Amino acid sequence: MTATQRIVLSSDHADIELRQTIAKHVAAKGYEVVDIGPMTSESTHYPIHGEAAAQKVASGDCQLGIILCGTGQGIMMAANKVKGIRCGVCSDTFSARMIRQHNDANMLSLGARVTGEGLALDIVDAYLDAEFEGGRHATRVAMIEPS
Ligand SMILES: O=C(CO)[C@H](O)[C@H](O)COP(=O)(O)O
Repeated sequence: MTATQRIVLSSDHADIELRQTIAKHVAAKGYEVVDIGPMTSESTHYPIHGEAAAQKVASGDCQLGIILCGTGQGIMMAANKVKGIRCGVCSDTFSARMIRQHNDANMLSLGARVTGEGLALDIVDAYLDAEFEGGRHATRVAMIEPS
């Protein structure tokens, strides 16, 4: 990481504690964390939170985002509806590294009912520590953008 980067965090009700653990972990790595909640585990709707986090990244207010729901899938789908967002769900460190190196993913999604805390933090590290490789991957990433 060169300059301080702002990372937005959000989730639904399935993963408040894991999100807060990730927030502390990411802050300890030197990132500025923008945790947009929710702050209670009252049942809510993941599309609201996925879109809200994605808007923070798409607007440039935050450079990266980490979002969670039970599986990571629904909130990832919601985030990817926002123009400019490339979000992948990861439950292994290899994929987490590759979505940054090859896909220039600006958001990472995790499934709190799938991935335990220790692995989740390793996945976050793999994602944040990787860098986009550009080159042929930049050509392909440009092809993802809606016209
Ligand atoms: O994983 C999810 C979406 O992909 C949600 O977290 C999950 O569907 C929430 O379920 P429930 O309302 O039963 O807690």
